[in-house]
Amino acid sequence: MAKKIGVTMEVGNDGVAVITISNPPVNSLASPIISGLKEKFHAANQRSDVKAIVLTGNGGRFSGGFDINVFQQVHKTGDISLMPEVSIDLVCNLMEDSRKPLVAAVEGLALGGGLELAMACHARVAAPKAQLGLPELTLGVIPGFGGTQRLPRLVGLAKATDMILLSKSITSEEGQKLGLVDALVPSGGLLSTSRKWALDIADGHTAKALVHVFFAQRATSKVPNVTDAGLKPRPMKKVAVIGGGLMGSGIATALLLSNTRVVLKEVNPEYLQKGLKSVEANLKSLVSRGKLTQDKAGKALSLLKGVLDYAEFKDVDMVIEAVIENIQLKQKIFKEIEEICPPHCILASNTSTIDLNVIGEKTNSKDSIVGAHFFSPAHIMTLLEIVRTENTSAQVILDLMALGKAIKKVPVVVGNCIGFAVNRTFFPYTQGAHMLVNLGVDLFRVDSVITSFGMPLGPLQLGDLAGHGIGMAVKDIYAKAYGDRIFRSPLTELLLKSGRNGKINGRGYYIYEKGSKPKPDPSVLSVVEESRKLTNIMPGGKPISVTDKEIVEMILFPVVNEACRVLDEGVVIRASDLDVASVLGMSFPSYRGGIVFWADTVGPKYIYERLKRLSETYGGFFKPSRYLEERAMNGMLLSEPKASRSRM
Ligand SMILES: CCCCCCCCCCCCC/C=C/C(=O)SCCNC(=O)CCNC(=O)[C@H](O)C(C)(C)COP(=O)(O)OP(=O)(O)OC[C@H]1O[C@@H](n2cnc3c(N)ncnc32)[C@H](O)[C@@H]1OP(=O)(O)O
Repeated sequence: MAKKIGVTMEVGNDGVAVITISNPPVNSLASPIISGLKEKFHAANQRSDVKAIVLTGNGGRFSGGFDINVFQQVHKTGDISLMPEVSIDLVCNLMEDSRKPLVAAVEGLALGGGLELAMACHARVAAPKAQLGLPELTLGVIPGFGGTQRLPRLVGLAKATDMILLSKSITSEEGQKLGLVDALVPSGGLLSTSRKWALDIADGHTAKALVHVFFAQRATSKVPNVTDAGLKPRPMKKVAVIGGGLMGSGIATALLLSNTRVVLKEVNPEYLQKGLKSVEANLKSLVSRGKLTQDKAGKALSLLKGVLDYAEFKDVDMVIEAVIENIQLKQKIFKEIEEICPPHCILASNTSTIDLNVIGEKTNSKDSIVGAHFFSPAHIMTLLEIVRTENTSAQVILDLMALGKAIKKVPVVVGNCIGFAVNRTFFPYTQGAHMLVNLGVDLFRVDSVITSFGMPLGPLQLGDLAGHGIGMAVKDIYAKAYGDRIFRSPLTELLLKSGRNGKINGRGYYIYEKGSKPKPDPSVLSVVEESRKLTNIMPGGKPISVTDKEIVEMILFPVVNEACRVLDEGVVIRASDLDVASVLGMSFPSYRGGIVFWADTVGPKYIYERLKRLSETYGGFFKPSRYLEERAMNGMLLSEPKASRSRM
């Protein structure tokens, strides 16, 4: 059968024109293809029903490059006019300067002119293991479709030089790491993802998301009945930090960097020395990274005083308690400091989970009690969750907001519940991953898919970093508070039993060695197998088969679901506060706008339907919240304000 050579264009109901190169077996860019591309790109830009364009190749290959036969004809005839004009008219005017976004959907291979066409597009979505290269020099010509200019801008000069001068190809996986490929998706999802990318660019989503985060961050400084009540923040000249561990020393460092005098209290000389050394190490590391001058570090350190009792607490303006998550200990400390400290002193806890009313139970000055929830490392992460109880005074909130800004944090005022806003919203993040692993999905794949989505760490590696001991400590607190939607996984307990505390002792799901990247630890798979036997949730004892998209949905949709409950209960003043908290506290990708903004781009109705189906299969962990159902059914966005105001 004669091979079908040509370029086709199909415009979908979504307004995306898919332009396909067909020239078996490698979709080489013969003259008819070049002229066909020019015609179709021109048409796509003219048509009012086309919002965006996807360029792809037929038969599982993007394009093997310019048609080498033409070179042969030119050699034979000496007729250079056989060479079609490609660089300016096609690659620059019609593609790169296209008024409509153009995304290349690359599968199999994109070589020579094929890769050069893909680089003239505004984004590249690729299937795994595609071969990408500019092998023109092997034919005695240069990458004449602009590759010598575009490749260095995408992957850097050194790598581009290597690829061009040595005609070295790379895979799409390496291309993603280098920035040549914007998204890596299974072949099955290549076109749909490319269409979505093209529409997102057309709708300015990426820009929209970042602009949203910009204004959302500024909106956090507006707290009704606090910042509009005519109050003035009181200066915090001297602050005491109780507990010199990872968090306490980080908080002390952040305070010192804003020229605040700090008293650091520990229970014994050994712990105190350790805490003081940690502060010193934090400052030294900032100096070594060029973030702080040596003399500023010295000045900061001069403001620090280590103590073993409360004698220095008589004139402090604020106490920030940062001891272990033990309720009795915290209650004891709050009772003691209330007796010692001056009446105006703010009594703050850095607890990440415990109800503040419980912590302050044995005190009388409830209006001075507030949560100052920092995120680790406290001197680096910018989010400061200010947790208010129904008794916390407006003045105390305003003072802590002002201090937060002074120490270069972004204060977000949230309500008092287990996990407050961020940790509560994201507790399903780890649980969803545990469920997938217990359902037989490879744990390292789960982390890889979630980092491809844009999170800095996958949920399992995050567990390693936080330490599995902490995971165990808070597990029961969440189970007690949100038991109806908790997935009970034995994995954390089994890890600890096998001596895997996480990065803290060099082993968790990954192996952590100084000076090298974390490496997946295959020996952890025996622990995973034990967990799977205990939970026994694999259907018919067999691992489930899920796409990468389903992995993202099974982990992040329950997070969105919990965010809906946080919105519904008025734990945050506005939805955009939760976007800011998710970006700054959990490093949710800012180019996706934050957890609620992203959910609205995916669509509440789609999320609701997916969760409903998942809950029918896997139970209450996925059960859609009332808020999500209501919004989905009424075609409302999750970010639309509730009729009734927040509870704060
Ligand atoms: C000299 C002229 C002077 C002009 C001066 C102007 C200078 C400015 C330059 C202007 C243009 C430059 C810009 C762009 C240049 C290019 O793109 S050059 C081509 C770059 N591409 C390649 O080098 C790829 C070469 N091909 C391969 O590496 C492999 O074929 C493959 C694509 C990886 C596939 O391998 P495999 O699956 O093993 O199949 P093969 O058996 O190798 O090939 C299958 C058939 O396909 C034919 N073919 C392959 N590539 C091309 C191609 N680019 N053009 C035409 N035909 C191609 C191959 O010959 C096989 O054919 P059959 O034997 O008939 O089956």
